[in-house]
This record gives sequence, C-alpha cells and structure tokens, in this order.
Amino acid sequence: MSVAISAPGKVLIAGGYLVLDKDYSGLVFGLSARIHCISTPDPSAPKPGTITVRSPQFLNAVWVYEADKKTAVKQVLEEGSSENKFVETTLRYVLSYMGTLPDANPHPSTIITILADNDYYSQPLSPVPRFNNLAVTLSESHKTGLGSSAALVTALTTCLLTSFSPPPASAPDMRTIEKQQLIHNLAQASHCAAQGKVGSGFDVAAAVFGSCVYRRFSPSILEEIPDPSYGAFARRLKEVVEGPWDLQVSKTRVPKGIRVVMGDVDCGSSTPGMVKTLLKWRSENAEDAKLVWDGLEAMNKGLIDMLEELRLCAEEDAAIHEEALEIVRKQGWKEGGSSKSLQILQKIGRQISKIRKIIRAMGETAGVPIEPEAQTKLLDAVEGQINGVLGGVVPGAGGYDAVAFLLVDHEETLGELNTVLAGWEGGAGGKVKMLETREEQEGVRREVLEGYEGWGFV
Ligand SMILES: Nc1ncnc2c1ncn2[C@@H]1O[C@H](COP(=O)(O)OP(=O)(O)O)[C@@H](O)[C@H]1O
Ligand SMILES: C[C@@](O)(CCOP(=O)(O)OP(=O)(O)O)CC(=O)O
Repeated sequence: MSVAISAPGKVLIAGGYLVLDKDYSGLVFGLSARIHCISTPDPSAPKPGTITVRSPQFLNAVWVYEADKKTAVKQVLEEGSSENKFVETTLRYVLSYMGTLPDANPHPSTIITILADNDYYSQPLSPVPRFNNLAVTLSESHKTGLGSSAALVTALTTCLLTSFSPPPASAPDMRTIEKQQLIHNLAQASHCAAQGKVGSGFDVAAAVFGSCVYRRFSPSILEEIPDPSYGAFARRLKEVVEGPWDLQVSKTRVPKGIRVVMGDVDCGSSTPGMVKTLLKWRSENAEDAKLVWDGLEAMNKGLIDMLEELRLCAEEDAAIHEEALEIVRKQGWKEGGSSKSLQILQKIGRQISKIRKIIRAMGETAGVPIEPEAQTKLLDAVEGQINGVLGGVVPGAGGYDAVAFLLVDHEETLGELNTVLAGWEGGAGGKVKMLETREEQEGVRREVLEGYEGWGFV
C-alpha cells in the first residue's frame, strides 16, 4: 500500500541565537510549504530490500540503496548518480532503529518520491504548476531558507516508520505525543548527523510538532550515538531515541485574522560564520552578553504572551476583534483605540520595534550583521507604508537573505505588501519576492494519495 506523509517548513520569528542555548526560547511557526514523501511498493526492483528515492523536480536526483548488514543501507552508485546525505543518513538511522524492534521484518523493495512545495526554491516569474519541475540539479537550485532538509528528514522518517511497521500496528498514529516524540528524536538524530553539526533543532521541532515555542534538547544526548559503522550503533540509537529528551515544546498559533508573510531577498549573501562570531563574542563578554540575552528573552516572551492574549481575545469577542483589525488595516496600529484587541495589536507593534532595536544593538556590538542596514530600511519602509503590517523582522539568524512580517490577513494588505516588496531596490539587498506560504499550525501528517495524481503512483 502506498503511504504519503508531509512535514512543514519553518520560520523563526523570535529567538535566533538565543534558542541555541537551552535556557532560552524560540518562537517558530511551521509553514504551509511542505515537503512530501510518498512510498510505493516496488515489486520489479532488481534485488529484495532495494529502496529507490527520487526527487523528480530536479535533474540527476535518483538515489538507489540496498540493505547492507553493516550500516543498514548502502548506496548503489550508478554512473552519473549523485549522493544525498540527508536521504542516506535518514534511511540508515530509521532502518537501523526499526531493525531493533521485536517484530522486525526485512523491508520490502520500495520507491520513495520526494515532492517539495514550490516556495522552498526560487521559481521563475511565470505562473508554475504545483511541485514545479525546476529542471536543474538540487545543488543548482536557489533555496529560500524554509528549512528543506529538516522537513525532508522528518517526512522521510515518518514515511519509513509508517510504511515498514508491521500491521496492524502500521502507521504510528502521529497524533499521539509518544509517536511524535519518537519521530522527533529519530529525525533530530539523523538531521544532526547529516548536517555534521548540532544546531538548536528548532527546524526539526517545527517540522514534527508544527508552530511552537521551542526550548532545545541538551546536545549531549546525541553524543551517545556512535558512528553507524560501530557494532553497537543500532542498540545505542534505540536507547537514545526511546530515552528521555529534555526539549520543551509548547504549541502555539497566530491569532485569528493575523498572518505571517515571508520575503525572499535575492541577494545570494547569507552570511556564513554569523553564529560562530556571535557565540565567540558571547563567550568573551559573558556578563554583557547575559544582560542582552536575558533582556531579549524577556522581550520575546512578552511578544509570545501578547500573541496568546490576542488569540484569546479573538475567541472571546470575534466582532470586536474584527473591528480592531479593520482599524489597524485602515489607519495603522499607532492610532489610539479603546478595545482590548486594538490595545494588544498596538502592544505587539511596539514590542516588535523594541525587539528589533535590541537585535540591532546586539549585532553591532558583536560585529555581526543580524539586522543589516539594508534590511532595516526595508522593514521600516514596509511598516511605514502599509497600515496593516504590525511589524517585520529578520527571521532566524538574520542577515541579508530574508524578511518576515506579521500583518492583518486581508487581501488588500497582502496586495500592498506585494507591491512594496516587488518594487524594492535597496542597499545591499537585491530584489525581494513575497512568498505565498503562510504560517500553519500542524506539524508532520499523513496525506491522502489523491493529491499527488500525475506523479506516476496513484
Ligand atoms: N526536494 C528535495 N529532494 C531531495 N533532497 C532534498 C530536497 N530538499 C532538500 N534536500 C536535501 O537537503 C539538503 C539541503 O539542506 P540544507 O543545505 O541544510 O538546506 P535547508 O536550510 O533548506 O535545510 C540537500 O542537499 C538535500 O540533501
Ligand atoms: C542562529 C540560529 O539560532 C537560527 C538559524 O535560523 P535560520 O532560519 O536562519 O536557519 P537555517 O535554516 O539554518 O538558515 C541557529 C539555530 O538555532 O540552529
């Protein structure tokens, strides 16, 4: 039977850098842009246990693996075939883990198709069909920074667990928190191994749990997993992924009538080394840094609380909330107003400005362009010109390549934002493209197969 699973991308609205430390939080929204993995049995495979993974939107993107006694999978490298570290590592980790389960069976030959929603990669200007075929290799594609590897690893992990679990227990019911945790732990372990570094893991957390306030796990948890070539790999992996993890996830959602919009700045200059430089500054200036980190954490938490307050307000009195959104849309959030919703909207607008101020100061002191001047100009221009925008930030690690906005979810406001972004030509930043994706609450999920018609397996 075929199985389809999807997992969302992410945008870290608040808590960049802080979230690397388990004493601080990040506010991350899952996105409607998803990566999908569809598995289908492959009775005509040349050998039993063959797993063929293909990503048909890209050139040269078919990876064939066979069962291997030592490391669970071995890639069959055919003439001209490429490697895919994230796919291979995920297969190795998940199949090794599944091999330790009491009712483990050899897995049947299977084809897994990866389909990525268009917003993950820069697209041509003309309208494109769903899962557009980019006709370039993966390494030639231009990523928009939505966290493709985390969404892929999460969807693939879940797809393998679901496809290869013996019936009737097949399909770990992803809605149970235990299963979500197992998926998370396995995906986090493979993702870190494939990446070759341990980040905060907020991207994998968002892919699994969806929009949330995230506090990271202790990095030492992953140090317990040996190299896959080591005999005890599968046993140790099982202990780690089934063991306790100390991450904290509290699910969240944006208030009704508000949405997140992302802008992709086509300047090609993400700034590698920003994390390293900032952390070096932090370790050399521990006292000053603590003040900044604590100050920013308090401000970020304030924003999280305000969003929650607004969400409740919207539920309590939908009509008054709607009215407040209309006032903001027409007059901006700076004007006075008396309803509770309006006051919270104003507080949110002010809070975002304050957060940006701290981030700019933090970047300047540490010599890292977290919110570079070009982005300051862009964010200020958008806030100044469009009433319905509560505020904009540089998401994640910041830098030149992306912006994200919180705004009133109204066609006119979106249209105005699109116009301002499309016409923007500022500073070091190049053209800015508004992405279609928006925040979404739900994490990894099972999909119905009908949505993938035309891709050769329904
Ligand atoms: N659509 C896809 N098909 C196959 N592999 C993919 C796809 N999208 C991402 N990947 C994998 O993820 C890698 C990109 O990961 P990375 O550079 O960390 O980007 P990101 O920040 O988007 O996660 C690719 O090299 C590839 O291994
Ligand atoms: C600095 C960070 O806290 C946030 C980086 O967020 P981005 O969204 O910029 O991440 P990438 O997808 O890796 O580009 C590092 C981390 O938390 O791992």
